[in-house]
Amino acid sequence: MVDSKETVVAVRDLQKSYKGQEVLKNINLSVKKGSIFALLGSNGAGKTTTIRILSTLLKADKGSAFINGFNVSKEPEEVRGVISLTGQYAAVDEGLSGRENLRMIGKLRHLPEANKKADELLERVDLLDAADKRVATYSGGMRRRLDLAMSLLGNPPVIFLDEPTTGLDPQSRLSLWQMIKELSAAGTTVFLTTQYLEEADHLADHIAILNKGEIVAEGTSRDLKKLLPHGHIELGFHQVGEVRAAFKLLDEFHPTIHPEGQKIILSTDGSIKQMTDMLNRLDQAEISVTQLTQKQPTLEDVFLTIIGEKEGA
Ligand SMILES: Nc1ncnc2c1ncn2[C@@H]1O[C@H](COP(=O)(O)OP(=O)(O)OP(=O)(O)O)[C@@H](O)[C@H]1O
Repeated sequence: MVDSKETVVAVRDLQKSYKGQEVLKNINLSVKKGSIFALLGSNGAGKTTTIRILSTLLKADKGSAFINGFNVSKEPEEVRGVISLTGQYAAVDEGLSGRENLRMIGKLRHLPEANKKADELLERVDLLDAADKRVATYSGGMRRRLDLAMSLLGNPPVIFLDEPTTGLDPQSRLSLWQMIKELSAAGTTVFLTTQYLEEADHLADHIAILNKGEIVAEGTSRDLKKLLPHGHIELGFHQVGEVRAAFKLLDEFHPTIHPEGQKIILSTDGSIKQMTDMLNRLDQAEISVTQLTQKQPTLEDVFLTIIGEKEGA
């Protein structure tokens, strides 16, 4: 059994090599019911390999993985009954319409009321208007939405999305993000892989950063951003004299002069308390701030810092 009723995906010490090359080194993961989990990594990090093992398409060399309490290597049929995996365009018949594709797959899977279900899903993924057009005429975003609808047939409690928005334009990406959020809100557990830090940041309740087959950091987006020692703020002033005075007064926050004139940049821990403290000091010294910009570290900063530390170690 897995450790808790709330844990839907539990991965322990998973390892995989291809011809002596270690592709996954001791992966441990745990995904909570109804959450969105993002496995974030660059090309070749091992994301697809992980998803293929979890969805029973590939065997791990060592370790174990459970989905809804079923063991992926010992109970693959049961696992397949509770998951779906998107990214399988091969299943889509280009010559048929979106509606025909969905109905056909529903019937092949002997789903009750397959036609009705197909129409409900078309509405859910916002494809009703294009439902009767041939898939060959669909844009990239429409294909992804149809693919998502196909994998939602049969209401699987866990869905795997392998790089769901790669290659999509910003608008299609936003619309897919919205759908993924709605799925999770309705109780579906979503396990996705992405190369986009912004995507993980925007969508995921929990993020694991995979680098060269290892999880190098894990947590909420907020946790990961905290790994960075500091963010920074920029303060702008009217006069050069004020810039100098502020620079001296806030010495402990490692000020630097902004290249664009009458501004200073200060390191902070990102807390409101620290920012209030800085502003109070300036106020007491009667130095007025004309502009304040807070720059939070991005996940990209986190990613580069962690990878840099690992490589430097
Ligand atoms: N069938 C295979 N035979 C040999 N090596 C493989 C095979 N499949 C994957 N690899 C290697 O394993 C590593 C991880 O690949 P994987 O596809 O899991 O990465 P990924 O994080 O999904 O990357 P991408 O974003 O490029 O898909 C890569 O170095 C890849 O070349």
